[in-house]
Amino acid sequence: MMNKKHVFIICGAAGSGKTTVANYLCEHHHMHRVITHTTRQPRPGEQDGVDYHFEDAASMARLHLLEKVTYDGAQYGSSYEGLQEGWQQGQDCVIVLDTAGARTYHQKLGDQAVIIFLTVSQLTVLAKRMTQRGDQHTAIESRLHSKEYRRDLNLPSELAGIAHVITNDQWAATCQQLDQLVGKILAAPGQKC
Ligand SMILES: Nc1ncnc2c1ncn2[C@@H]1O[C@H](COP(=O)(O)OP(=O)(O)OP(=O)(O)O)[C@@H](O)[C@H]1O
Ligand SMILES: Nc1nc2c(ncn2[C@@H]2O[C@H](COP(=O)(O)O)[C@@H](O)[C@H]2O)c(=O)[nH]1
Repeated sequence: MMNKKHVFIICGAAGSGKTTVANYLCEHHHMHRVITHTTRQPRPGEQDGVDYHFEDAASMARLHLLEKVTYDGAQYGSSYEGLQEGWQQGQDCVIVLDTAGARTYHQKLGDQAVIIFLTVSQLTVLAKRMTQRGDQHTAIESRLHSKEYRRDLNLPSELAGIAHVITNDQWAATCQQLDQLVGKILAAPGQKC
């Protein structure tokens, strides 16, 4: 019998550091990054199969997805197979989702889904980080005016008391909190499968 594996779900506001946190968990905690699918255009430097599986509307419609959302006019979705790839190799998984996706994973997977909600103390920092990342001005404006951006500034009430909230202001402090959280979750008496 092996310990039941987890999926760490990173959600929160655009620019709050979700991808950065996911990369940290892969590098420092040997997690498997689940690559999701999207119809949005790649950002400078983003690679197909590494950052996302980039799709068009027709290829997206053919996928068998665990959940699918629309965010700022583009479609995004993730598959159960993505999780299995990691779990079959004995790894915990990490996936970056919006809060609607995080709610769905909580409903479908219960406490196998460990939800981390990222926020920052000063919301003005978010647009600055997107600019520093190299996003185009028009893409940032569209993002900031989307209803999904505004929604994901706050933890959904359904995830209150369930999600682990981390204020990602200082990267060193965030790493410390991540290390503590991962240690606690993975040391807990495992449910057997
Ligand atoms: N604690 C931090 N302090 C300063 N900069 C940070 C911090 N965390 C992340 N960043 C930087 O902020 C930018 C946005 O981070 P990242 O791409 O991880 O955000 P995101 O939440 O995945 O964004 P989006 O939802 O828009 O894709 C990146 O350039 C990243 O290097
Ligand atoms: N519910 C899902 N949300 C997803 C998925 N893949 C990414 N995302 C989230 O979408 C927004 C926008 O992403 P961006 O890369 O364009 O900034 C962000 O909150 C991501 O976390 C998915 O498969 N399902």
